[in-house]
Amino acid sequence: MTGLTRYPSNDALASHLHNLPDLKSLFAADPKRGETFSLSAAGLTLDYSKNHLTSETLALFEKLAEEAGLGDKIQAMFSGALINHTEGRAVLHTALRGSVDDSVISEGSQVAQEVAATLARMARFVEAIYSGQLLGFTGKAITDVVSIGIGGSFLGPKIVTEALKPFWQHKVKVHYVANIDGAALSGKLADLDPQTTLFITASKSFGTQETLTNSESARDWLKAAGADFSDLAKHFVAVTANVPKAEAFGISADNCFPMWDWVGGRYSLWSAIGLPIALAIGMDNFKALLGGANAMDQHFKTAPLKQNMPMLLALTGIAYINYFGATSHVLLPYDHGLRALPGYVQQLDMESNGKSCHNDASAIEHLTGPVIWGAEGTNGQHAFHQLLHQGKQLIPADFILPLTSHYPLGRHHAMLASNCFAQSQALMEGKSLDKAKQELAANGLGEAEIAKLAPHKVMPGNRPSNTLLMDSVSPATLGALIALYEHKVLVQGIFWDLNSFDQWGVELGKVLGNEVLSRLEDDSALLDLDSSTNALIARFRALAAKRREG
Ligand SMILES: O=P(O)(O)OC[C@H]1O[C@H](O)[C@H](O)[C@@H](O)[C@@H]1O
Repeated sequence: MTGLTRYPSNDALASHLHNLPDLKSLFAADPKRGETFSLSAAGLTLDYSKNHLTSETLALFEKLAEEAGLGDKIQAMFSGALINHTEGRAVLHTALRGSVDDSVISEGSQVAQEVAATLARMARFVEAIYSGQLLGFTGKAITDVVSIGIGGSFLGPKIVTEALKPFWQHKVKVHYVANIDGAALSGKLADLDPQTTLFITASKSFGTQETLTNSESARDWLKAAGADFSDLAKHFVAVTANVPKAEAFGISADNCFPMWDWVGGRYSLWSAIGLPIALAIGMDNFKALLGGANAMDQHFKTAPLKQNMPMLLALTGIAYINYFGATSHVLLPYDHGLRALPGYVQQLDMESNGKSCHNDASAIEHLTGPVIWGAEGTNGQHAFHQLLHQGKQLIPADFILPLTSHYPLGRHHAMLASNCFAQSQALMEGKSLDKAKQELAANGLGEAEIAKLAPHKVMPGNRPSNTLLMDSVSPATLGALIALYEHKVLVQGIFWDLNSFDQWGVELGKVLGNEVLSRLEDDSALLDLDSSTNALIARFRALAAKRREG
């Protein structure tokens, strides 16, 4: 079965896509192709001309969008409908950056007021830290803030903080700890002073094993340094939707910043989960980040499909996934600050659209969310680009490049940019057998050698990519970039008719993890799991027992 057979225009789209000329021919036929298939919005420019498409493809995409009810379904999100129906929740992360339909506010919901109040509270907290007003248990000013969180309560804040290093205010140092591996927290604490360190427990549920355990160990570290229970208020705040659990841990309600069930974890960097970002870059820059995302929201809501950046990214992706069997998509930020972006989009996309069940509970019979991966350029060129150029799989790529650098250094940025542009060109053009032969002949090789070597130097080309440009990485352009990927994921989920906003697959791992833990920590617990897991547990227990003995 090819494509998305539920839609009447599927067959026309499938046959159209499979009969398109190759990319080189498309470029040869239209000298203006690069311009025609480029657009700018919210401080970003997308060149999508190196994709397998023509204006007829866009018209077919439009038909498919009508058949999928795309417009209404997007509207449903912005208007606060319970589109996360398996959890009975609205999806309103866009409200955190002021993009919400009037109906959401006028229907009596307090969404907008709560968002504004939380932003004001964040601003007061940032100011209190910056001014040295917040003191630790021995009366010294707070110098370091460690955000303890994982998944959506970590990846977004971490990548934004890293990417916006040129905007750091240097009033307080911001750190992140996510992994349950003791190396993460121990490594961090080794360099910090308990008297001047404040922890943010960032957990929507306040029930995530890693975050709670790391927070408990941080609390023990403070106690070991002489802090007593009442001192904890000076060293711990939480961002959570579960205040009673935070209180049970020892963080008073006064020290809890709110989260809401209408914000999914992987969409939460715009909320108080972004507090460490605000501490690093200052509140004005944090608001500029929200502003950039808002600009992308407005573009997404209003631009027609043919000029709509998230929709075009989504639909070209669907063409490769559902009509050509692509199972992965690579993100190639040519910017050292954006090096963690692929990891961020990995959670955003794979946790949202890694699903096998349609909204009506029927089984999905086509591919859904791809594997998202990637690394910063040019590093990746010396690692995995070989497979992009000559491997057997179709892997669409997004190249991302700021046109200027915050770190002007000789010819570095021109070299970075030239590599970025040359890679997408090489993927598209490839190298023919004739060309490979000519090059070898020009190097003086004989016919027999040329015949042996030339096929190894052939690059099929015709490999698609998008190029995303911005003038520079700034709070506003980064906000727009992240919102762009959020909306791409939403649109793909709508075409696949799945719920992009739950994550039941993650839950299973958590439950089984606890079942194994109880057997690891109790030598007398029955080993009643499968024989492989039993043997692994037995090995762990045996070494732990040996270590205990001596
Ligand atoms: O913020 P928390 O409730 O601690 O959740 C942290 C993370 O937990 C799970 O792994 C979910 O799959 C993520 O979406 C979530 O972001």
